[in-house]
Parts: sequence; structure tokens; C-alpha cells
Amino acid sequence: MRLSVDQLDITLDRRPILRDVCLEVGPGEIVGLVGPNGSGKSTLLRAVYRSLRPEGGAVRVDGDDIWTLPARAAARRTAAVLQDVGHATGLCVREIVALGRTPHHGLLGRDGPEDHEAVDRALDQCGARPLADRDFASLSGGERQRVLLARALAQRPHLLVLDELTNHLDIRARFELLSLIRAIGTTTLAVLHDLDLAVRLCDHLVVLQQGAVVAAGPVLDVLTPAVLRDVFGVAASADRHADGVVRIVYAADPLALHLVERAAAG
Ligand SMILES: Nc1ncnc2c1ncn2[C@@H]1O[C@H](COP(=O)(O)OP(=O)(O)OP(=O)(O)O)[C@@H](O)[C@H]1O
Repeated sequence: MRLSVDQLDITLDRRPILRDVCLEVGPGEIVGLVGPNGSGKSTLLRAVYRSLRPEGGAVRVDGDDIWTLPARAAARRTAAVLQDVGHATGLCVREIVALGRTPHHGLLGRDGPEDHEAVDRALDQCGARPLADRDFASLSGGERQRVLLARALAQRPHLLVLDELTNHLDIRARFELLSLIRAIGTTTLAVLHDLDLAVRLCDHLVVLQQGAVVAAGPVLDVLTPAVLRDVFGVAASADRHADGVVRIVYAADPLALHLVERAAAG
């Protein structure tokens, strides 16, 4: 259950988007992919879940290059929960979660006892069993995110890929979903915009800036004041507090961006 991204290059519309990107996610680790808007995070995830073929480099799951595996074998290994995906109406929650079993089906595509067991377990893991018979389209944003995570877990993937899973969620729902991901223990690569959540969830962070990795490693090694200032444009530091929790503390009011710009200039 290991992800290795090796010297990945991606060009879109004749513009280089990712350059020489390398990263590793070890078994059971949660690695956060962070960086400013447009730095290439979603593009990198697309390459990892095999929706975008790179010009150079390789994505390996458990040592196998995903482009040398048959499509169905690659699909079984990686499950993605993506942001802002439109969803067809008319399917109930159980049917949506059962879609996670599709890569495991043979040519006849029939569900067996193992599929039912995987769906029930995923619904339970995500606290979504009471929603099982509801129309998916009738759910709140937070409930939908839980169900989409359950669909990914029903797949029993080696690797979980999450793109802004906590978008649109209130603060309590964010923490609930993130603690659920921690408890699941699947090897995970997660794009997160909220650095405060990223430092709580992740073992390691990878920072992308203009398509290149500019820092990678344990949270406190990566989020130095220089990285927070030069990459994210805020005067802040990440510190472990007495209760053991890492928090980001702003040196200046983050709304007073002119102070940050002056600090950077000086
Ligand atoms: N299909 C495409 N064709 C051309 N350029 C693209 C395409 N998809 C993305 N890009 C460009 O690639 C760059 C990286 O986009 P990407 O969505 O990967 O960034 P991101 O870090 O996920 O951004 P955000 O934080 O805003 O979601 C952006 O400049 C974007 O405009």
C-alpha cells in the first residue's frame, strides 16, 4: 500500500503544469498536498488516479506503474473522492456506494455476497447506514461527502485520493470527516487548502508551487515561516503546542496583507 510518484512531467495546452514532481506516501500514511491556487495539485491527483497520462515519469502503486497495469486492475487499487462532481439523480445511497464495487466485477457485472458485505461495512464506517435508502440527490453537502467516501471505501482500495474533501462542510463536519479518515488507516494522498486542517490530519506535507515541489516532509519541517511567507503569502509559523497539537499562529493579522508584503520586501 505505497504510492511513489517519480519525476512526473505534465503539459496541458502546450504549457508545462508539473515539472519533475516526486513524492512518496508510505503504507498507512496520510500525506497532504498543499499549495496556492493553480499550483498543480488537482493535476497531480489526476495523474495519480490515472485520468491524465504524464509525458514523463511514473506513478507506482505498490511498485507497479499504473499505466502498465490493465485499466481494471489499476482502478481496483486507487479510489478517488473528487470535488464538485455532478451526480445523476435517481440513485439511492446504497446504489451510489455499490458503484465502488464496479472495478471488482467480472464481465457479468453481478453483485455477490462479498460486494454486499463491502458496501455494508463502508456505510457503517462512514456512519451512513441510516441514509442507505435515501435518494442521494436529497442529501446535504456533508452527508454527500460521507457517502462518496463510503463509495471509495467499498472499493477496498490500496490508495485513497482526496481532492478538497471538506469543501462546503461546516467546521464540526470537517473534523468528523477528517477523524474518520485518520481512523480508517488507508494510505492517503489528500489535497487540502486549509492548512490548519492539513497540519492536524497529515503525517507529511508536500508543497507545490508553480508545478514544482518546493518542500516535503514532516509537517513542522515543511511549514517554516519562510515557506508560509514565500509560498502562501502569510506571516505565520507552525508550532506544536503544549497539548501536542500543531497550530498555525499568525504573526500579523492575515487580513492585513500589506504587512506581509512589507515583511517580504524587507
Ligand atoms: N485542461 C487544462 N488545460 C489547460 N490548462 C489547465 C488544464 N487543467 C488545469 N490547467 C491549468 O493548470 C494549472 C494547475 O491547475 P490545477 O487545477 O492543477 O491547480 P490547483 O493547485 O489544483 O488549483 P486550485 O487550488 O485553484 O484548485 C492552472 O494554471 C490551470 O489553469
